[in-house]
Amino acid sequence: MDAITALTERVSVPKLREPGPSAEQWRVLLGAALRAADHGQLRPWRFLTVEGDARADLGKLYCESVLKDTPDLPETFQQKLINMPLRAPALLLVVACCQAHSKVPEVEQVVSAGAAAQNVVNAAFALGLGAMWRTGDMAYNTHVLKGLGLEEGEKLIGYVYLGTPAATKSLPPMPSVEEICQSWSGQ
Ligand SMILES: Cc1cc2nc3c(=O)[nH]c(=O)nc-3n(C[C@H](O)[C@H](O)[C@H](O)COP(=O)(O)O)c2cc1C
Repeated sequence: MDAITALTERVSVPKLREPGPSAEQWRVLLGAALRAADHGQLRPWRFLTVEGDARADLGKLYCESVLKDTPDLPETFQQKLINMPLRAPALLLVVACCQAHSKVPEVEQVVSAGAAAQNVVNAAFALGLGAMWRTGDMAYNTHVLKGLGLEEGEKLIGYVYLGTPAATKSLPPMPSVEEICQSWSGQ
């Protein structure tokens, strides 16, 4: 698939099945992440892969985290949390590692991590893989972030679910380019 087609026709794929990315495909996905725009070349991101049995451990971490605040959480909700990471054969966690910098404010570093995540979903589409960028409470829960080994100040930008598309998805309705872009012709 050519690059422009991937960029203009990419869709997220919520229903994913085995197999997940091959070793070669992981290299391409992470290579794409590394090409995110990066002011000052701070490399304000890092990544964690979660595959196989580690997904179940992540689900247990989710459940444990919610039980800390809600000890009487009904069994069905517990199971839902445990099963969350099993929605795809592989997950890529995108972490923003911001540092104090005189010329590059934190927001630019977070945006760079977001660009890395977007490069991953674009590259996945170009490879014929399915991908879905998700966050939700489990991306912000401090117990989960600690369990994942995030350091103070690091932010989880998202869980990119990856696998083989289990169903095709068509492009959603989109605004016209005229709606989203106007020419500014001076004051
Ligand atoms: C930062 C971020 C977090 C997101 N979190 C979720 C999420 O938790 N659940 C969800 O269904 N979609 C989430 N999305 C949206 C999907 O990734 C996807 O973009 C959306 O379903 C639209 O589909 P499309 O990418 O095919 O247009 C998130 C997107 C971004 C950028």
